[in-house]
Amino acid sequence: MEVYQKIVWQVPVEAQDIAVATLVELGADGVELGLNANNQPTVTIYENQIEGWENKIQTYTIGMGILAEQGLEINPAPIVQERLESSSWENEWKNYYHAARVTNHFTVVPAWEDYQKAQNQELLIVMDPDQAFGTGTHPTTALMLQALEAVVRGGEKTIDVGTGSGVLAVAAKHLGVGDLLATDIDEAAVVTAQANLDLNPVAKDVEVIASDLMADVDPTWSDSDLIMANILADVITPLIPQVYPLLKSGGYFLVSGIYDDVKADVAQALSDQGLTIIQELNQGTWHAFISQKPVDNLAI
Ligand SMILES: C[S@@+](CC[C@H](N)C(=O)[O-])C[C@H]1O[C@@H](n2cnc3c(N)ncnc32)[C@H](O)[C@@H]1O
Repeated sequence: MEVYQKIVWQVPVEAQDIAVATLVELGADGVELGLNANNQPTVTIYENQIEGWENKIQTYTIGMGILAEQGLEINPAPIVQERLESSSWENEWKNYYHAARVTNHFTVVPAWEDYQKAQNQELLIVMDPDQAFGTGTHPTTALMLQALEAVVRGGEKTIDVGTGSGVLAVAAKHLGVGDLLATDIDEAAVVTAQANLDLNPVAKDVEVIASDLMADVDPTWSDSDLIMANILADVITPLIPQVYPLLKSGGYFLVSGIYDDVKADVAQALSDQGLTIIQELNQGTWHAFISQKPVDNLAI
């Protein structure tokens, strides 16, 4: 039986994005936004109680303390810290995760919910995110789903870097991309993604591998039409030069997970590599870019 620590901080709505970004950057998986019994906004994480968990929780608390020092109204001391066994963790998770229409086309549906489509054209992504990031409802995922809706025309050879729960891979297949490779540095995410792909018949032919950025991506995946990555900026930056040679001329590189303060740096890194930003998408303080490799001008 696995044991988790549930840790809850009280965080005002206007500071939630930065709190989530900070916790994810410090290593938290699956940050949950919610309300406490007094209807005050909260941020919750679940930390697997394995070796080193106490240090990790201390690191998160220090991170929240730094945000408080910067003037955000965050109490760095958690308002709840409790031990959960895996069965109670699963029930906690299911209590707050319900079907959600995240874009015009996509509704993310928990695997345990019996959901009826409201309209025929609604595309369902069935997910049991377990501990992997990607319930579909986080703004960074929603922005990437919108970017996919904007660029996919059908048949694209596609790579999903940092697939997490596999949510974007399922969405891309719904929109009609061709061969798709999904990767993640985290072996547990690879297992979760595979299980979720199996829940969505449209994504049954997606290949999932463990890889740090493009390190273990087979060269057969060069000449890709579309590469997407919803990862924090400090991971996107080293990814850009690895993506470029794998992209076909005219191919798209979609990036999300970009917080306000690093937006200009990521834009600069894309353009330094020779990628053209053709569209920017925003949700609150989160940003995504649709960038494109220039089309070769063939000499006649
Ligand atoms: C923000 S989550 C995105 C999950 C999902 N694609 C989504 O959009 O909801 C980022 C994912 O990238 C993975 N990741 C982080 N660093 C990575 C790296 N160097 N190479 C590959 N994946 C990485 C994490 O394990 C995590 O699953």
